[in-house]
Amino acid sequence: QDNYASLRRAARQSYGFGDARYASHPRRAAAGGEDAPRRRRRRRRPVQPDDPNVCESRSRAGVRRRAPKAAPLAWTDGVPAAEGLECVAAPAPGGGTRACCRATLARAELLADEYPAHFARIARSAARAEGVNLVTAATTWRCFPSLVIVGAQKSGSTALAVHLTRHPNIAFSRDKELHFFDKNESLCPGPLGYLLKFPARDELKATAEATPFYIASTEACTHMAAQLGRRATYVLIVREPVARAYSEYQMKHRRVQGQDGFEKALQAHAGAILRCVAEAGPRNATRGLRACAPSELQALAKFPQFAVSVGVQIARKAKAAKQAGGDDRSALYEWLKACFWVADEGTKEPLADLIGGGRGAARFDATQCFKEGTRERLGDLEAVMRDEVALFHDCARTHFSWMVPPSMDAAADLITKCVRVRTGISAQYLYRGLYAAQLQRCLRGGVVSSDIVVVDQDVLRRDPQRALDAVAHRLPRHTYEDLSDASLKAEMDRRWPDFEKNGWRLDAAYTAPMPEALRSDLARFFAPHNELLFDFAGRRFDWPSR
Ligand SMILES: Nc1ncnc2c1ncn2[C@@H]1O[C@H](COP(=O)(O)OS(=O)(=O)O)[C@@H](OP(=O)(O)O)[C@H]1O
Repeated sequence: QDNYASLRRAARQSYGFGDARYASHPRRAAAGGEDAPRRRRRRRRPVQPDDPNVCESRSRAGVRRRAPKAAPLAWTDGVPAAEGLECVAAPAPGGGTRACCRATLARAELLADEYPAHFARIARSAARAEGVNLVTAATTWRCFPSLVIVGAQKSGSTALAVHLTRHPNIAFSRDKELHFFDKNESLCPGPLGYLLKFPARDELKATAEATPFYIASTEACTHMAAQLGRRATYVLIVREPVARAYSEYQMKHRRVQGQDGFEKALQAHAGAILRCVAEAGPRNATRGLRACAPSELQALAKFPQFAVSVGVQIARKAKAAKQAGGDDRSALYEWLKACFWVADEGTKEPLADLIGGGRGAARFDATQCFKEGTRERLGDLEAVMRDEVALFHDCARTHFSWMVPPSMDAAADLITKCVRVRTGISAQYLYRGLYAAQLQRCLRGGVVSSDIVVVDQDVLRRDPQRALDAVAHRLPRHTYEDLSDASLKAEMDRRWPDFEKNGWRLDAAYTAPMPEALRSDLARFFAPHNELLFDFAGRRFDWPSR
């Protein structure tokens, strides 16, 4: 505790931002600065660890989340129902019916009282967009999607989605990539959070979303078939699979570079991070960082995750210290001591000296203290791609009587046996291009083939109106005024301004080609799988087979 007190004193004396700077945090300032009496937090009902009515999860930064469990949407004799929701089967624009639902008032009030953090997380963005409070947002009628872009990653799904946002009969979800059906969130905590991602019900508009991971996921089609069933069009936009694999690799390359950049920024601003955390104290590390970290650091995509992660690490240490009879200030001091050191001497300097300008610059140990920042690695292009080909060949040799799958069923068996699907932008560069296999698994999940529309990315590039007509074939035809790349980019920046953070690009336009020998070997690997896709689609795409 003494150590911590002197550290905090030093932070105030040497940098003078203490009260004034921290009080500038809007909520603190409104309450009259740091000396204002703290509002007591309402004590929540303790939840038993294995409570069968509660969904427990952790955010990527490790924050524990609790939400009440609710059964998924289910249809009985054409009538939709979901726990905690009032639902009706409503006519869908373009024909058929769709489920439109809203939270019951009792459910919304339960969420507001017992699960305020969860409720704010799921309803805040709808409430803000519509200028209403959380309960009103939750009790507003919204409809399940009639059009879902299910894949494939890196095949033009963003361009397709952005174009469709301009269709007068389509209401797109507020964010791209909702990942509702691929996570078990569709089962727990149920559909209210998903519905809240869509605008309020409009009789004339079909709701739509795009999560390109759905087709690669092992479970999404099963969940979609059960919850949306024949009431949706499932759009699969595909790209020549070698180009797709290379695009994913390039994307990962940008992300890893971005992570290296973030680590460098952490080093450059280590002194400031140390001071912000020390000044904020053991219970406010995340808030303190958000309020006082330098703006260049805050502008980086990983900053929010970093700020939360620091708060969580300190809270965990504080909890352990409390259990051992210690106090949270010494826990914070221990965390700071473990995570920072003086650069030029490599010795452990007293932290108060560091704060005061000491003998060297502060350094932050990102490997120890922010593992999320150092997690991803990128293998050599040639090695990762050839390893994946070998994996499929070895697996086919071991488990099947064929080396090249003779049918879509066999291809689906191949991925079921040989692939443990990973989420996100992964190192599964070839798997994601085995479209026929993924489609067949989707059919096994209960989606009906006539509800699937396959579009070639090339067509979207060359003749976007034709591709868009095919995708929205159930809706009244719309002639788009401007389908140029420039207007596409402008619309995306307006709608999803954060989309291009963290390595994502609408159109990366990199110029380094894939080595020709590798490209041709991969094209040969994909050729039989492409033939299965062409059979399914009833037409050929102009993709090289060698
Ligand atoms: N107008 C238009 N028409 C067709 N295709 C286009 C268009 N604009 C962009 N692109 C291509 O989209 C690729 C990115 O695909 P996704 O948006 O599906 O990527 S992601 O999965 O959301 O990350 C992206 O791939 P890369 O350039 O390789 O990154 C582009 O090739």
